[in-house]
Amino acid sequence: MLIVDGLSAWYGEAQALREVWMRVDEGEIVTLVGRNGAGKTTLLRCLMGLHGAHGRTAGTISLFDEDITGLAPHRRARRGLGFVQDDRGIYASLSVEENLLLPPVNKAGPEPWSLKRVYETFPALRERRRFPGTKLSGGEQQMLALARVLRTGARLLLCDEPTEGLSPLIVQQIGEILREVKAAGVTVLLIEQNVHFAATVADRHYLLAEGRIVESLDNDQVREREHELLEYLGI
Ligand SMILES: Nc1ncnc2c1ncn2[C@@H]1O[C@H](COP(=O)(O)OP(=O)(O)OP(=O)(O)O)[C@@H](O)[C@H]1O
Repeated sequence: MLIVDGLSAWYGEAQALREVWMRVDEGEIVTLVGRNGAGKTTLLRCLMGLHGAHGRTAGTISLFDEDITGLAPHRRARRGLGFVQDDRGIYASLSVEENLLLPPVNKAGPEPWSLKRVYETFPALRERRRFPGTKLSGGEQQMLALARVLRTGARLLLCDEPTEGLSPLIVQQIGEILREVKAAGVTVLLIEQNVHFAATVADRHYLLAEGRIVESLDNDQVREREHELLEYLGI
């Protein structure tokens, strides 16, 4: 589905990504793990086409066998890429339903979700549809942020650390949300520092260090090396 080949990125003269190679297959949940400053957010932003304002990039990105390297973000969105930013981008003064109706539904996109499908998949959002976005719990806000991107027709969600700063109970809820998303046939690439959680929700993991993919790990390897990885990540 997604193949990244030799992707490098710079901020001015400073190189943040160094010939990153990775692939994500349809239906998988894959995590990107790495210390602060390793380049995780930069990588997601490059995939979405959002790095351009900061500096140059090199390498190629292909999605569904099409080279999307030179495409603008909205064109990538039309081809099925969706970016769930770490600030969740929820409008405080709008209700849940207004937040859901806000993004332009991408008719040219592969598979935009109707409101009905959103509410069937996430009944909690239906119950809270008249609530202002900020009255939701952290888990519900994350659900709303994901649902908004699914409304645009995303087939591959790029999630920037959805569990950051949330309590263990809410992290668990986010795990359930991600499993629902996967069951609905959506593929996910997410930044995740909580390797224990990552091994419960994802299929595979890439370890990023100083802008390079240094290891590809399966769940058993993550579980066996959990302590070592947590120490390495400084958690
Ligand atoms: N806007 C920017 N201008 C200059 N350098 C930047 C900018 N954003 C990130 N960097 C640098 O690029 C490198 C990678 O940063 P990035 O934010 O991608 O890492 P990260 O792995 O996502 O870390 P974190 O978890 O702290 O966000 C770091 O050295 C960082 O200082």
